Amino acid sequence: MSVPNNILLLDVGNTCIKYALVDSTGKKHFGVIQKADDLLAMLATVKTCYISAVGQKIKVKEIQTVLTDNNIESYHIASQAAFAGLTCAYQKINKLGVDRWLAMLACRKQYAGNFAVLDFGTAMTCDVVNATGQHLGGWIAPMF
Ligand SMILES: Nc1ncnc2c1ncn2[C@@H]1O[C@H](COP(=O)(O)OP(=O)(O)O)[C@@H](O)[C@H]1O
Ligand SMILES: CC(C)(COP(=O)(O)O)[C@@H](O)C(=O)NCCC(=O)O
Repeated sequence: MSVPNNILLLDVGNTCIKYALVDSTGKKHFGVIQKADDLLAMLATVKTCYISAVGQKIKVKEIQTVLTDNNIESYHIASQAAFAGLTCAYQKINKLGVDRWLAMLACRKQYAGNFAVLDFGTAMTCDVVNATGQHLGGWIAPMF
């Protein structure tokens, strides 16, 4: 999946913060950081940042402070009822972890058939989507 130039994507998880960045030369950077201050080394070309986080209020606040101090606009994104041909199974949409929603959107963008997306992190998640883009549900299991 391509990432537009000057946009920083952050996934603030339970264990660490993952990032994706395309710099002004078009070079892609992916990596892992532990804290908001670690962002300082990579902000020179960034104009906008999109943040995915489930909970993690303190870390998100610290990240937003670093971004604001560096004149970077940021958006804390959320799960939605429907987007880009994908419909969420949850009745209470904000209860679905946005990391799960984004994993489904990324898979749906690449593959229009039936699929299951498994994400092995601090927890393991599985979500099932049919060929019409309907999320059928999923589950969360502890990792080791
Ligand atoms: N390729 C891998 N092989 C084995 N364990 C991994 C791998 N990638 C991540 N982990 C483990 O998964 C956990 C972190 O998952 P990750 O999805 O990166 O973070 P988060 O849960 O914070 O989103 C850590 O316990 C890490 O050791
Ligand atoms: C299951 C998760 C903790 C996974 O987080 P991670 O392993 O990436 O840190 C996260 O998706 C979450 O908190 N979800 C909220 C509950 C739900 O999606 O039903």
